[in-house]
Amino acid sequence: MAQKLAAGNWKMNGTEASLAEIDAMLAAYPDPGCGVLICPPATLLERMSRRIGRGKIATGAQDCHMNANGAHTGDISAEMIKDAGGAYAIVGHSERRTDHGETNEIVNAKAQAAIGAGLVAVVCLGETLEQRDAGETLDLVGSQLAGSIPDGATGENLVVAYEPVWAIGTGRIPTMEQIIEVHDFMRARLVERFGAEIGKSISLLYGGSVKPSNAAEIFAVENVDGALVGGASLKAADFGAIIDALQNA
Ligand SMILES: O=C[C@H](O)COP(=O)(O)O
Repeated sequence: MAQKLAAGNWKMNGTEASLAEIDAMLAAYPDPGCGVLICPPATLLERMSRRIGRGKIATGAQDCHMNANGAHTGDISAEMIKDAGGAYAIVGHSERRTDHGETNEIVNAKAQAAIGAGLVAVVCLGETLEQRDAGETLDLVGSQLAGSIPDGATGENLVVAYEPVWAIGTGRIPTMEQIIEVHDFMRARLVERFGAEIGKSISLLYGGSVKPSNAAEIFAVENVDGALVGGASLKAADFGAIIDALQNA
């Protein structure tokens, strides 16, 4: 059985003042009935992790380098993320794939590095609007799944986030039928590759314009185990409403 997870990706947003949102979250959800994760920018990871302390909300990074250390100016390694208190690393977000030219091979190596350091890798994938319109969604998702997820993945060290690129930050979401189709497909592919026990234990998140107003409908989908939330994770009230929807799903 996959864990339910509400994950927030703050992207390139947040300074010291934003940590007040964490205080509000901790006060409202001292013992959430689902997994809760926040991935702030790297500059805030250690501060946020310390603020949360031994609370039940996890922190993570938005990327990690594939190497453990070395001459990689501007990058951070999985070990550094762990050292800063993070437990997860998002890898292969479409903004990284587009802005930094990350291929499935690179994402796979980053996921391996994260898992090797004891982090949970949140591997992101999803089609562009052109690919959807061309009827290529399942082929694309299938090849991203096969190429980006390393061997040895389990429900303990891997989360998969399906994020249609055209739904990110746009206010548009796929129809429930489209979400069902892709999530059922991902579940079947994971079961095929890793076996039923592991394949069914890997959390499958939907991401792309998730808000308090649409969360409950999305979480009612059988193979949706939670969400990767961008904009609506920045404010405790909005993210809290999404956590509520997931707890009640
Ligand atoms: O990582 C989060 C996703 O890119 C979704 O972002 P969004 O909720 O702002 O659409």
